[in-house]
Amino acid sequence: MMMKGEMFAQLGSLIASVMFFYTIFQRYLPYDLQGYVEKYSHRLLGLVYPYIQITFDEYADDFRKRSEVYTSIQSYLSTKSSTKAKRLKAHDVKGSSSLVLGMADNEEVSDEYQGIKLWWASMKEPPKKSSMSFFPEYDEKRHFRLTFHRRHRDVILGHYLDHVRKQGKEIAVRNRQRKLYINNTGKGAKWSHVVFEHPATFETLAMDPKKKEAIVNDLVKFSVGKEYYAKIGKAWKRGYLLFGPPGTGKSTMIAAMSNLMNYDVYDLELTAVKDNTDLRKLLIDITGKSIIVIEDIDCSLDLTGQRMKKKEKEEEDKEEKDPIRRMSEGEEPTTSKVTLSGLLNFIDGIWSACGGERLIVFTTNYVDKLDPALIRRGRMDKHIELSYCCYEAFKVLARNYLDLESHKLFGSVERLLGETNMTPADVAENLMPKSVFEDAGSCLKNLVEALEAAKEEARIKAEEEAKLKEEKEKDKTANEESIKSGNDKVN
Ligand SMILES: Nc1ncnc2c1ncn2[C@@H]1O[C@H](COP(=O)(O)OP(=O)(O)OP(=O)(O)O)[C@@H](O)[C@H]1O
Ligand SMILES: [Mg+2]
Repeated sequence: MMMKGEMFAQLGSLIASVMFFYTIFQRYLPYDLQGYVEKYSHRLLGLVYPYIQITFDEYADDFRKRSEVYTSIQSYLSTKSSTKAKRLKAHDVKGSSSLVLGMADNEEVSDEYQGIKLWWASMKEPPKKSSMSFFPEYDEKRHFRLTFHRRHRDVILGHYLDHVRKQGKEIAVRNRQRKLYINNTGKGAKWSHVVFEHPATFETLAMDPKKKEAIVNDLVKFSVGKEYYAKIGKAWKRGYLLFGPPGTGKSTMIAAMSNLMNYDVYDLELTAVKDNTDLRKLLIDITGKSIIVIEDIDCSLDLTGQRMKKKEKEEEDKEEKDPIRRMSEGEEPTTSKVTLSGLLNFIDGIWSACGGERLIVFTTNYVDKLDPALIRRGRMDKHIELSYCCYEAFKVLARNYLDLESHKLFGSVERLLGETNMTPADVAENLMPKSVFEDAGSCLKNLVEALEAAKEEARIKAEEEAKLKEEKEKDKTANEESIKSGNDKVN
């Protein structure tokens, strides 16, 4: 059966042929008549064929570069065609996480926008047989053809095409494969990437549910806040400081953030950045929709601004005088000269203003060690403490690891978690079955035992510390008394 758009197209091409012959014939008409005939012939064409067609070629003039508009339309139509088209084509697109379904060649789907009906057709022209080409794939010309009634011209050209491009881009971002970028590859100021596939989500993250909800809301609000950020004149970025003891879920939360937001992750190793200039170079390469992570920020640099101790500096100077050795080792200097002000510039978005939608996340075990300038609000907008496992967090882990909502041992776990500190990482480790024969009850029993052992250990440690303190006090008093009695003798 002929497609509707195809029917319009054939009618159009018939009329176009008539017009073509007419144009040739027109040349033989007297000059005065030509203008009149042209004017009325176009009117006549308009009466017979009220539809407008626009074509979007896959390759523009530069045959190597695929047209961005074509790609956006393809993504946009992938959602329409999977439900409406009868013939589909499945293909894996570079950088996409799953198979992408699209319209097969010479297939048509209809679309509706503000009550206006339009038709999209995917057209393929066969390669020209006469020509020989080094790039035969470019000879197969494809284009999308949009057909709509001319009375909707303004809406289609003014709004609909923009809508298609925007939606298409969003769909492409949703389908793309996320990446984890790292900079400590010894290749200078360059990012290398691997596919980012971390299963952590906010659902599986064990923490106080209210706190978790607040973080998720904050992230969602950020992701839709483009206009708001533009209105208040701020770069579209947000800083999160995650702090807490090791094994409380800081890195896990970053993975959950990436999965929630569909952002790439740039894991920035500051010690591998030579200087502020390289930091800026790295920053310029970071795309939008990304999370820039600096893990263990307290260990990354001495962020007091006077980073290099004198001795280290002398050693480095010595090394600099030995370029041959350095060249033979073929490596970058290992000591980073990134300064606190360089890092502050980085965060403030002076260099990141060119792209939007970025999260900057710092993690640390020792929040007190950090320079206050680095973590003040505005730079690190939200400070999130991840702490020892509470009962609510345990319930999430029990659900994740054992598929348990309740159990008679839950009461003991609740009591023990109130009496002793255990990180979610340790709780999770204890909940993992040690063999295929271990059931949920015995895993919980393991956890109770581990908690009791941890409680006992903490009690012994506290006792020892108290004893040590007491002995120190005793020594101090004895010292003071002996000094005093010595002084008395002298007097
Ligand atoms: N809150 C949590 N929810 C779920 N799993 C957790 C949580 N915290 C820790 N884990 C588990 O423990 C492991 C270690 O956690 P993670 O690496 O996130 O800790 P961290 O806070 O980043 O530690 P560090 O300070 O040493 O970097 C994770 O792989 C995860 O399985
Ligand atoms: Mg970590």
